[in-house]
Amino acid sequence: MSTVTAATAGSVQSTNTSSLREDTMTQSEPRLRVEHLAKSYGRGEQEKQIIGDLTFSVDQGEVACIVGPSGVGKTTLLKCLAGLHPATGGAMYIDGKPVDGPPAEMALVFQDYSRSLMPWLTVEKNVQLPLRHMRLPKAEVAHRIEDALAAVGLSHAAKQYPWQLSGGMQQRVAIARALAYQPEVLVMDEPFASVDAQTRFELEDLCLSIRDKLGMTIVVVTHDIDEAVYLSDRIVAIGGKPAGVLEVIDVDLPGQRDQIATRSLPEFAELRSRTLSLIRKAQQ
Ligand SMILES: Nc1ncnc2c1ncn2[C@@H]1O[C@H](COP(=O)(O)OP(=O)(O)OP(=O)(O)O)[C@@H](O)[C@H]1O
Repeated sequence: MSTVTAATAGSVQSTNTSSLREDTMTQSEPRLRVEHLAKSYGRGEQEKQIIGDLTFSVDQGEVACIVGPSGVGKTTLLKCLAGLHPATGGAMYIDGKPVDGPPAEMALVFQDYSRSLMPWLTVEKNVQLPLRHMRLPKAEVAHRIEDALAAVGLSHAAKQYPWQLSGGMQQRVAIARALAYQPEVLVMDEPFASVDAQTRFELEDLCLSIRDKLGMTIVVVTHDIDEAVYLSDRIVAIGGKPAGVLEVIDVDLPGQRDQIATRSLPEFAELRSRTLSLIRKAQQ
């Protein structure tokens, strides 16, 4: 059983083997549990409490979207989850284990792929970056890179440089780099905000297919309510100053998600209205 932790340029963390997953998971324990999380910035008179009390959980293989008004603390929440900022209260657990630093089981993808990819490295070398500290056999590294690029449909671009690719392709590289780590939990902050609408749909479907194929648990912060409904098994709507959970909405849409059919469902419209009114109310 190998367990590896590595922080890399591009802020990707993680991984371990599937046997570890089976060993440590109990059936009733959610993959990710957040309990009474609180976060303040600054000290003394300068202290500003951003997150007051957040409690929610995400099961293995679920996609959960975090939504809420601008500035409410969504990115702050992700940074706490990823161990990049220490929480000032409460606790987080992955498979029941308390998180007290960057979790080895987690990989991160940020919105700004142009800053997270190394322009002087080829696509395959960028994907390899987070594996550097893992002391994996060469063949395993090659295998992981190949699999990750195949998963995002970029096998043909392995030898190209990021600047030779479109924005959507670059974000696929960032996702491939996270996948090469084989994380249990993939956390993404506004991952599709910088691409055009059509590419955004493609990347949303990529996200769902990764979950279906790899059984990964995925947490996404998004401003786009339609995207949240389309992607989610549950939506965690947060609001208030300091922020708390407004509601956790179970998204039980029928059938396989499809960009046209799913978005045309009356249930989709209902979920969108419900989520939007929660956020509107929180903004008032
Ligand atoms: N490192 C920091 N130090 C002090 N304050 C911070 C820090 N990071 C964020 N904040 C403040 O915390 C609040 C929440 O910011 P955060 O980026 O988490 O919100 P958000 O919901 O992700 O916003 P948006 O939707 O606009 O991206 C803001 O008032 C911000 O100014």
